[in-house]
Amino acid sequence: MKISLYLFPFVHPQLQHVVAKMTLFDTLLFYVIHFVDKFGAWHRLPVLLGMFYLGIRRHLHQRYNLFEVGSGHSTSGSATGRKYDTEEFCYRTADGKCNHPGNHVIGSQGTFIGRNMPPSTSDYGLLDPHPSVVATKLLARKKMIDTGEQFNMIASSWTQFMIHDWIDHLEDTQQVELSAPHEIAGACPLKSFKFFKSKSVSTGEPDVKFGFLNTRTPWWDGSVIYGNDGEGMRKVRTFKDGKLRIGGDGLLEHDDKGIPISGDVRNCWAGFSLLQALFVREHNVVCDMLKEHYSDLNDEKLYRHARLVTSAVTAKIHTIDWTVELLKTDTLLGGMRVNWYGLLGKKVKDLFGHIGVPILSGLVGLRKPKDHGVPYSLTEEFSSVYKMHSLLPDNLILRHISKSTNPNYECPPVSEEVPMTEMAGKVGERILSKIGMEQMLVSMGHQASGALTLWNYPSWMRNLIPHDIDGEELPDPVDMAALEIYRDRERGVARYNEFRRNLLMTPIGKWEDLTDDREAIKALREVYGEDVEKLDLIVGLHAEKKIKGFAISETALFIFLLVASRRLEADRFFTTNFDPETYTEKGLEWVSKTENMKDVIDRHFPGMTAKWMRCSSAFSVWSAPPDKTNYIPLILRPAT
Ligand code: HEM
Repeated sequence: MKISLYLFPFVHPQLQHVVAKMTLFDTLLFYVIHFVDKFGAWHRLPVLLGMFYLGIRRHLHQRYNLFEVGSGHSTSGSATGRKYDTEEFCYRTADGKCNHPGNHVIGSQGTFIGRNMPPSTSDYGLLDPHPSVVATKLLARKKMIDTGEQFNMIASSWTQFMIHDWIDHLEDTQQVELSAPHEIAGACPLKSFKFFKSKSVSTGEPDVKFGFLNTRTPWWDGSVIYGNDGEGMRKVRTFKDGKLRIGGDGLLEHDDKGIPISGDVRNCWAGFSLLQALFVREHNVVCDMLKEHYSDLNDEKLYRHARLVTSAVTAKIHTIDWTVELLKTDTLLGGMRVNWYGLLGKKVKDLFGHIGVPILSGLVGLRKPKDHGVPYSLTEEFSSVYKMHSLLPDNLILRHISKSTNPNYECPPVSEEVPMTEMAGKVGERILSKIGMEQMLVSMGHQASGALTLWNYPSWMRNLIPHDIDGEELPDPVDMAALEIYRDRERGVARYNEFRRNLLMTPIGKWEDLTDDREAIKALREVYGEDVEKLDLIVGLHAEKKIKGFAISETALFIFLLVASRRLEADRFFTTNFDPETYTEKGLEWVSKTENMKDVIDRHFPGMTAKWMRCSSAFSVWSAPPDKTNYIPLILRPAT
């Protein structure tokens, strides 16, 4: 046993094997967070101390929770990547190639999805307990539970908008059929359903023997609107003045089959396609602005610069607006702003640029990208914690927005409720074009999203027709709640307790450690008996008692903490090349001036938020009162 374990014998016994791998210095750091965790206290600490705790955690996760998958395989960057001229490729390529400075393949479409921990070592089978039983007894919505004023439908659509920028598992051609056991079949909308297996690729490695491929580019490169390869990119471009195709009504154009023309059209619905259209418009106005200032730029150059700028705008909104609303505490507000601007804040960064120290000037603008020795990719665990379908309601509530003025803010009245099933796919596109973008945005702004808690998984998703990557309906409906349980097990994602141990978190010993809710404990016992090790990840994340202000679990947060920073610091275009030569002077100014989603909405719909939005962030329910403004220390306060 290592000396450090003698020094700290009171580390939780189930975490000692993790600590045994650490250096003495990291063991000391681990001890600090473990001590704080024992009292469940980090989120109650003063802001700077809370951020210090998260900083230690992030460091430890960077050291012990990044695993490359398939390093020797023919699709991996490590095996086939070559050096290239970074100056020649000073733009985001169509398929994500040529971003890593020394390896042209890393992070491109079709590469392996990485891991934050080894594949699960548990012996439980794929059907233990049966996914349909778990879905029916623990996930299925009984009655819609919403997030109150915290998170609205723009925020939940934004989540999907980001996922479709980052990650999607390649599927096999082989189908699996899942039939609900007799005792539960009557309560399942689908007694049996078929779906394609995830395509498992042998890595030839002893530790991580198999892996899965990402059909999207994992960089924060806006592929959700620009496409994931050359063909996708050509479809969306006009090849004039750098612009992307957009319909005359400001919504996405459609092909002959009624499928929207955009970067990613899989499993789309009207709220998601609305955000695609909004950011296509953003791209196009960036092109106008660039053309006005740099008249010598041709179509290709305008496209490249505008893509960089628009992608950076989405990354910034996600970092300092969306995440802050999702994790509504002073500590996370401070932490996310530090990720972008650093402790010295926006004004200092605008004046002096990046001073070379990430904690002081943020991750964006670092001189060199940093991947902590593991080639960049997104991860299986990241995809699992981002499966937040409980955010979706049963109906979309449409509002009247006919009033010409609204000086003292009055909530727009409800006009009708449309089932979410009708808002999906081609039908949803038709409804959206009737409603129009303005009414849809105001309506989504006023509707709370569902809460990430047990018994809140949308019933309509338990009988869902999925779409393929071309936006075409697949023949077989699926029970998404049961499928999600199956997917984690199929991909070797650790179950809840193993997941926590691997994330240096204290595992639960009994159901009461997870939740105080007696009804939940009873149902958990019914499904898993007393075996807490069996608990599926997604069920644990939904059942976990939430920190005040958090819409997600603390367990999910620690994956976010690691991956959110990595998306910025591993990307050449947010670090070395976040500069005027690559973005243009005016392009960087555009990113700097855009602080949040409200700014983008105001740009395209002047007066909309002044008239219809009472709250501070476009991601919280628009009728909510504004936030107090002075609740964080001066050094971290947003610039006014
Ligand atoms: C109407 C809206 C939506 C529909 C119809 C939909 C449908 C689907 C379907 C069919 C899958 C593939 C399931 C499988 O075969 O494994 C999927 C995957 C996924 N969805 Fe959604 N979804 C919607 C909204 C959202 C939202 C709001 C989120 C929020 C985070 C989300 C996150 C994800 C994630 C993370 C995956 C896994 C992607 C991967 O790694 O392969 N989806 N969704």
